[in-house]
Amino acid sequence: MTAVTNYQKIADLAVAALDWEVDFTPKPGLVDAISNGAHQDMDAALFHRSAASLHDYFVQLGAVAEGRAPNDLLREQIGSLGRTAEKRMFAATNGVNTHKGAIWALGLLVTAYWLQPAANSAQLLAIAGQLARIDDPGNESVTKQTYGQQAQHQYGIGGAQAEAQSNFPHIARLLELPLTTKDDWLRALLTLYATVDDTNVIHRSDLATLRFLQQQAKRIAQASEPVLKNSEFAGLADFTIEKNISPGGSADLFAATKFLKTLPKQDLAERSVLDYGKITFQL
Ligand SMILES: CC(C)(COP(=O)(O)OP(=O)(O)OC[C@H]1O[C@@H](n2cnc3c(N)ncnc32)[C@H](O[C@H]2O[C@H](COP(=O)(O)OP(=O)(O)OP(=O)(O)O)[C@@H](O)[C@H]2O)[C@@H]1O)[C@@H](O)C(=O)NCCC(=O)NCCS
Ligand SMILES: Nc1ncnc2[nH]cnc12
Repeated sequence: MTAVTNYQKIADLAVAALDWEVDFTPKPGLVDAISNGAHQDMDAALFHRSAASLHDYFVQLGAVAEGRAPNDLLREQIGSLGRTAEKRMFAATNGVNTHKGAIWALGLLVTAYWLQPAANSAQLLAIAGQLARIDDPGNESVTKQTYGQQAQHQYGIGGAQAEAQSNFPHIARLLELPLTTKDDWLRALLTLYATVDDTNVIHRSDLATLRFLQQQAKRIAQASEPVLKNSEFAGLADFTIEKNISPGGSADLFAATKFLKTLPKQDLAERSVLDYGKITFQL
């Protein structure tokens, strides 16, 4: 049995990735350290409170998953933990949806880590996908229509659930990019804007607006000049405000990518908690 402190250390990494994501600046349309993007009901402090409220959830996932196989019972248990985490998040934010997508994506990845702590990132994405493909008996979207389901019915777009069930292809793609400098991470974020069919953008606007955002983001991501020197970048932020759109799904996948990049590669279970210093990320 692994010491509980290791569950806490992985939970620290998950929460730190969420904190890093909200502080990463600039993120057109999203909340960051200096702008609330296209949001009237959220700011960075709210996101930090929300992230802190999820720490216990990530610890509990470790405790329930360690050493097990991805089977029906485990899927039911983590689904139940995920729904409890959503309730805690809504309590911490007075009912604002800050991290529903992160509870889903990071929850699956933390679980995958504890099933196979020595797995590499690609293997963790595959294990998370395997878990996501198992039916969750408590999934309320069977009875209550979510924005993701609306997008599915209206446009045939899969959203958060399909992303996980297909082994998080957008995260896999980012992991092939250099992710060292601030410009690398900005390009990675824009690559997500350019390729993710974000159901948050769709429900606040329509498919044509999502496609336009994607095209603009792709042009900037593929240009040779640094993103912050690209004159079209400011226009992207203006567009998100004008259309009141927020790529929240991209934000979650961005945080999940950071989490994978910061996981100890292997043998965490054998290492002392003292091996890990205070966790802070440079932007
Ligand atoms: C199975 C679930 C994923 C539910 O699936 P469903 O397809 O029904 O998804 P939704 O409930 O519609 O969306 C879930 C959140 O996923 C993010 N997201 C959206 N598109 C994508 C995508 N293409 N890929 C990945 N992720 C995506 C998104 O979350 C982010 O945006 C939120 C903020 O949005 P915003 O528009 O500002 O606010 P809203 O209140 O939603 O709208 P307004 O009315 O204010 O405009 C923020 O939360 C970000 O995180 C979607 O919100 C799954 O959710 C599920 O079953 N959950 C319960 C069990 C569980 O968690 N299990 C996990 C155990 S490991
Ligand atoms: N920084 C952010 N701004 C808005 N929605 C988000 N969902 C997750 N992170 C977000």
